[in-house]
Amino acid sequence: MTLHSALNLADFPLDAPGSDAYAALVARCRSEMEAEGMFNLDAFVTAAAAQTEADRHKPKMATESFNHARTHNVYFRKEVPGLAPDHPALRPFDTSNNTLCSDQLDGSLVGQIYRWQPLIDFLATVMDKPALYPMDDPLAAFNVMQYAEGQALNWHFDRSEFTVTLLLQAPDEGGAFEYRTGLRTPDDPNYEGVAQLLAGDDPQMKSMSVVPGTLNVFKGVNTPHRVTPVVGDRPRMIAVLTYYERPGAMFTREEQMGFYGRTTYA
Ligand SMILES: O=C(O)CCC(=O)C(=O)O
Ligand SMILES: [Fe+2]
Repeated sequence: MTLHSALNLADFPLDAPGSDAYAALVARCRSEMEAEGMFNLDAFVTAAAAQTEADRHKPKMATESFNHARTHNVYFRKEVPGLAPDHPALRPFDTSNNTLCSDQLDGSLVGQIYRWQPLIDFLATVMDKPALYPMDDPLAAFNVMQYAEGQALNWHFDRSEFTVTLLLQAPDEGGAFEYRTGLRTPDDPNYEGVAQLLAGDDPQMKSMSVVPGTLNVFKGVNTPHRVTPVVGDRPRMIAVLTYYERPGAMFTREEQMGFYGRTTYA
Protein backbone atom coordinates (compact mmCIF):
# COMPACT_ATOMS: atom_id res chain seq x y z
CA MET A 1 0.00 0.00 0.00
CA THR A 2 1.32 3.42 -0.87
CA LEU A 3 1.43 6.15 1.71
CA HIS A 4 -1.05 8.34 -0.16
CA SER A 5 -3.67 5.62 -0.52
CA ALA A 6 -3.49 4.97 3.23
CA LEU A 7 -4.22 8.58 4.21
CA ASN A 8 -7.43 10.60 4.13
CA LEU A 9 -5.98 13.65 2.43
CA ALA A 10 -9.40 14.78 1.22
CA ASP A 11 -10.46 15.71 4.76
CA PHE A 12 -6.94 16.45 6.02
CA PRO A 13 -5.06 18.11 3.13
CA LEU A 14 -1.60 18.02 4.70
CA ASP A 15 -0.17 17.78 1.19
CA ALA A 16 -1.69 21.15 0.21
CA PRO A 17 -0.09 23.86 2.36
CA GLY A 18 -1.24 27.22 1.09
CA SER A 19 -4.80 26.01 0.42
CA ASP A 20 -7.77 27.46 2.31
CA ALA A 21 -8.64 24.00 3.59
CA TYR A 22 -5.13 23.64 5.02
CA ALA A 23 -5.36 27.01 6.77
CA ALA A 24 -8.76 26.07 8.23
CA LEU A 25 -7.38 22.77 9.52
CA VAL A 26 -4.39 24.50 11.12
CA ALA A 27 -6.73 27.01 12.80
CA ARG A 28 -8.98 24.25 14.16
CA CYS A 29 -6.06 22.24 15.51
CA ARG A 30 -4.45 25.30 17.11
CA SER A 31 -7.61 26.25 18.93
CA GLU A 32 -8.16 22.70 20.21
CA MET A 33 -4.56 22.55 21.32
CA GLU A 34 -5.02 25.83 23.16
CA ALA A 35 -8.21 24.69 24.92
CA GLU A 36 -7.53 21.00 25.56
CA GLY A 37 -3.80 20.46 25.08
CA MET A 38 -4.56 18.07 22.25
CA PHE A 39 -6.22 17.60 18.88
CA ASN A 40 -7.34 14.63 16.79
CA LEU A 41 -7.42 13.98 13.08
CA ASP A 42 -10.15 11.31 13.17
CA ALA A 43 -9.36 8.40 10.86
CA PHE A 44 -6.48 10.27 9.21
CA VAL A 45 -5.29 6.79 8.22
CA THR A 46 -8.12 4.81 6.64
CA ALA A 47 -9.67 2.08 8.78
CA ALA A 48 -8.52 -0.55 6.29
CA ALA A 49 -4.92 0.68 6.25
CA ALA A 50 -4.82 0.90 10.05
CA GLN A 51 -6.01 -2.70 10.38
CA THR A 52 -3.58 -3.93 7.71
CA GLU A 53 -0.75 -2.23 9.56
CA ALA A 54 -1.86 -3.67 12.93
CA ASP A 55 -2.01 -7.18 11.42
CA ARG A 56 1.40 -6.80 9.84
CA HIS A 57 3.02 -6.20 13.23
CA LYS A 58 1.33 -9.05 15.09
CA PRO A 59 3.90 -11.81 14.38
CA LYS A 60 6.85 -9.72 15.57
CA MET A 61 4.81 -8.40 18.47
CA ALA A 62 4.24 -11.99 19.59
CA THR A 63 7.88 -13.05 19.32
CA GLU A 64 10.24 -10.05 19.44
CA SER A 65 8.58 -7.25 21.39
CA PHE A 66 9.82 -5.98 24.73
CA ASN A 67 7.43 -6.45 27.62
CA HIS A 68 7.69 -3.10 29.32
CA ALA A 69 6.50 -4.10 32.77
CA ARG A 70 7.45 -2.11 35.83
CA THR A 71 6.27 -0.30 38.88
CA HIS A 72 6.82 3.42 38.48
CA ASN A 73 5.61 6.80 39.65
CA VAL A 74 4.09 9.56 37.54
CA TYR A 75 7.58 11.03 36.93
CA PHE A 76 9.22 7.78 35.84
CA ARG A 77 12.00 8.72 38.28
CA LYS A 78 13.27 6.91 41.36
CA GLU A 79 13.28 10.09 43.40
CA VAL A 80 12.30 13.72 43.03
CA PRO A 81 14.44 16.30 44.84
CA GLY A 82 12.42 17.97 47.57
CA LEU A 83 9.77 15.23 47.80
CA ALA A 84 9.74 12.71 50.64
CA PRO A 85 9.80 9.13 49.30
CA ASP A 86 6.37 8.49 50.82
CA HIS A 87 4.75 11.65 49.41
CA PRO A 88 1.44 10.71 47.73
CA ALA A 89 2.59 12.37 44.47
CA LEU A 90 5.16 9.55 44.26
CA ARG A 91 2.56 6.81 44.64
CA PRO A 92 3.71 3.74 42.69
CA PHE A 93 1.64 2.17 39.90
CA ASP A 94 2.08 -0.88 37.67
CA THR A 95 2.43 -0.71 33.91
CA SER A 96 2.64 -3.49 31.35
CA ASN A 97 2.60 -3.31 27.58
CA ASN A 98 4.61 -4.71 24.69
CA THR A 99 6.70 -2.53 22.44
CA LEU A 100 8.31 -2.80 19.02
CA CYS A 101 11.04 -0.21 18.45
CA SER A 102 11.87 1.78 15.31
CA ASP A 103 14.63 -0.65 14.35
CA GLN A 104 12.05 -3.48 14.35
CA LEU A 105 9.64 -1.60 12.07
CA ASP A 106 11.62 -1.34 8.84
CA GLY A 107 9.45 -0.65 5.82
CA SER A 108 6.31 -0.13 7.91
CA LEU A 109 3.55 2.33 7.11
CA VAL A 110 4.18 3.83 10.56
CA GLY A 111 7.80 4.54 9.60
CA GLN A 112 6.73 6.13 6.32
CA ILE A 113 4.25 8.36 8.12
CA TYR A 114 6.87 9.26 10.74
CA ARG A 115 9.24 10.58 8.09
CA TRP A 116 6.61 12.15 5.84
CA GLN A 117 7.75 15.78 5.60
CA PRO A 118 4.25 17.25 5.05
CA LEU A 119 3.18 15.80 8.42
CA ILE A 120 6.30 17.14 10.15
CA ASP A 121 5.72 20.58 8.61
CA PHE A 122 2.05 20.53 9.57
CA LEU A 123 2.86 19.67 13.18
CA ALA A 124 5.47 22.44 13.35
CA THR A 125 2.96 24.94 11.96
CA VAL A 126 0.20 23.98 14.41
CA MET A 127 2.63 24.01 17.34
CA ASP A 128 4.20 27.31 16.24
CA LYS A 129 7.72 25.89 15.95
CA PRO A 130 10.23 26.97 13.31
CA ALA A 131 10.76 23.28 12.52
CA LEU A 132 10.48 19.80 13.99
CA TYR A 133 12.80 16.87 13.52
CA PRO A 134 12.57 13.09 13.82
CA MET A 135 14.74 11.59 16.57
CA ASP A 136 18.05 9.92 15.74
CA ASP A 137 17.31 7.27 18.38
CA PRO A 138 17.04 3.89 16.61
CA LEU A 139 14.75 2.65 19.39
CA ALA A 140 12.66 5.60 20.57
CA ALA A 141 11.90 7.51 17.35
CA PHE A 142 8.70 5.59 16.63
CA ASN A 143 7.19 2.59 18.36
CA VAL A 144 4.24 0.28 18.03
CA MET A 145 2.79 -0.61 21.41
CA GLN A 146 0.37 -3.39 22.19
CA TYR A 147 -1.90 -3.63 25.23
CA ALA A 148 -3.42 -7.10 25.54
CA GLU A 149 -6.09 -8.08 28.06
CA GLY A 150 -5.25 -6.65 31.49
CA GLN A 151 -2.34 -4.57 30.23
CA ALA A 152 -2.22 -0.83 30.88
CA LEU A 153 0.07 2.18 30.83
CA ASN A 154 -0.22 3.89 34.16
CA TRP A 155 -0.13 7.56 35.15
CA HIS A 156 2.85 9.48 33.82
CA PHE A 157 4.15 12.74 32.43
CA ASP A 158 5.90 12.44 29.06
CA ARG A 159 9.59 13.09 28.36
CA SER A 160 8.92 15.12 25.22
CA GLU A 161 6.82 18.28 25.08
CA PHE A 162 4.23 16.54 22.91
CA THR A 163 3.54 13.09 21.54
CA VAL A 164 1.85 11.95 18.37
CA THR A 165 -0.08 8.68 18.39
CA LEU A 166 -1.86 6.72 15.71
CA LEU A 167 -4.35 4.09 16.86
CA LEU A 168 -4.00 0.97 14.71
CA GLN A 169 -6.45 -1.37 16.45
CA ALA A 170 -9.04 -0.58 19.14
CA PRO A 171 -9.89 -3.07 21.91
CA ASP A 172 -13.46 -4.24 22.49
CA GLU A 173 -13.47 -2.65 25.94
CA GLY A 174 -11.12 -0.72 28.19
CA GLY A 175 -7.92 0.85 26.89
CA ALA A 176 -9.31 4.37 27.35
CA PHE A 177 -6.96 7.32 27.35
CA GLU A 178 -7.44 9.37 30.52
CA TYR A 179 -5.76 12.72 31.08
CA ARG A 180 -5.80 15.83 33.21
CA THR A 181 -4.93 18.91 31.16
CA GLY A 182 -2.30 21.31 32.52
CA LEU A 183 -1.95 19.88 36.02
CA ARG A 184 1.49 21.44 36.44
CA THR A 185 3.45 24.28 34.83
CA PRO A 186 7.18 24.82 34.32
CA ASP A 187 7.08 27.03 37.45
CA ASP A 188 4.73 25.03 39.65
CA PRO A 189 5.04 21.25 40.06
CA ASN A 190 1.68 21.22 41.94
CA TYR A 191 2.53 18.12 43.98
CA GLU A 192 -0.73 18.36 45.93
CA GLY A 193 -2.74 18.41 42.71
CA VAL A 194 -0.75 15.45 41.39
CA ALA A 195 -1.45 13.55 44.61
CA GLN A 196 -5.15 14.34 44.31
CA LEU A 197 -5.34 13.04 40.74
CA LEU A 198 -3.47 9.86 41.65
CA ALA A 199 -5.91 9.30 44.52
CA GLY A 200 -8.71 9.26 41.93
CA ASP A 201 -10.03 12.53 43.20
CA ASP A 202 -9.69 15.08 40.40
CA PRO A 203 -13.00 16.14 38.82
CA GLN A 204 -11.13 17.63 35.85
CA MET A 205 -9.85 14.25 34.65
CA LYS A 206 -11.18 13.39 31.21
CA SER A 207 -11.42 10.22 29.18
CA MET A 208 -11.07 9.83 25.43
CA SER A 209 -11.53 6.93 23.03
CA VAL A 210 -10.84 7.33 19.33
CA VAL A 211 -11.54 5.33 16.17
CA PRO A 212 -8.67 3.41 14.53
CA GLY A 213 -6.52 5.50 12.20
CA THR A 214 -6.91 8.62 14.35
CA LEU A 215 -3.84 10.78 14.68
CA ASN A 216 -3.73 12.31 18.14
CA VAL A 217 -1.34 15.10 19.07
CA PHE A 218 -1.02 15.56 22.77
CA LYS A 219 1.02 17.86 25.01
CA GLY A 220 1.92 15.32 27.68
CA VAL A 221 4.78 16.99 29.48
CA ASN A 222 2.52 18.82 31.96
CA THR A 223 -0.64 16.78 31.44
CA PRO A 224 -0.52 13.45 33.26
CA HIS A 225 -2.22 10.63 31.40
CA ARG A 226 -2.74 6.89 31.42
CA VAL A 227 -4.27 4.06 29.39
CA THR A 228 -6.75 1.96 31.40
CA PRO A 229 -6.54 -1.86 31.33
CA VAL A 230 -7.75 -3.53 28.14
CA VAL A 231 -10.67 -5.92 28.48
CA GLY A 232 -11.24 -8.75 25.99
CA ASP A 233 -9.24 -10.69 23.41
CA ARG A 234 -8.58 -7.88 21.01
CA PRO A 235 -5.42 -5.96 21.96
CA ARG A 236 -5.15 -2.22 21.67
CA MET A 237 -2.35 -1.41 19.19
CA ILE A 238 -1.02 2.09 18.80
CA ALA A 239 1.93 3.76 17.11
CA VAL A 240 3.79 6.50 18.99
CA LEU A 241 5.77 9.06 16.97
CA THR A 242 8.21 11.39 18.71
CA TYR A 243 9.64 14.62 17.32
CA TYR A 244 11.82 17.31 18.81
CA GLU A 245 12.62 20.91 18.01
CA ARG A 246 16.28 20.03 17.53
CA PRO A 247 17.71 17.43 15.19
CA GLY A 248 19.58 14.46 16.65
CA ALA A 249 17.47 13.80 19.77
CA MET A 250 18.28 10.59 21.65
CA PHE A 251 17.02 8.91 24.78
CA THR A 252 19.74 8.40 27.38
CA ARG A 253 21.14 4.94 27.92
CA GLU A 254 19.02 4.66 31.09
CA GLU A 255 15.84 5.72 29.29
CA GLN A 256 16.45 3.18 26.52
CA MET A 257 17.02 0.44 29.10
CA GLY A 258 13.93 1.44 31.09
CA PHE A 259 11.52 1.63 28.16
CA TYR A 260 12.97 -0.94 25.75
CA GLY A 261 15.16 -3.28 27.82
CA ARG A 262 18.20 -2.76 25.60
CA THR A 263 20.50 0.03 24.52
CA THR A 264 22.19 1.23 21.34
CA TYR A 265 24.96 2.94 23.36
CA ALA A 266 28.33 1.21 23.59
O1 LIG B 1 -1.06 4.46 24.28
C1 LIG B 1 -1.37 5.65 24.36
O2 LIG B 1 -2.44 6.08 23.92
C2 LIG B 1 -0.50 6.65 25.05
C3 LIG B 1 0.95 6.34 24.97
C4 LIG B 1 1.73 7.24 25.86
O3 LIG B 1 1.20 7.94 26.69
C5 LIG B 1 3.20 7.28 25.75
O4 LIG B 1 3.76 6.50 24.97
O5 LIG B 1 3.82 8.08 26.47
FE1 LIG C 1 2.62 9.33 27.52
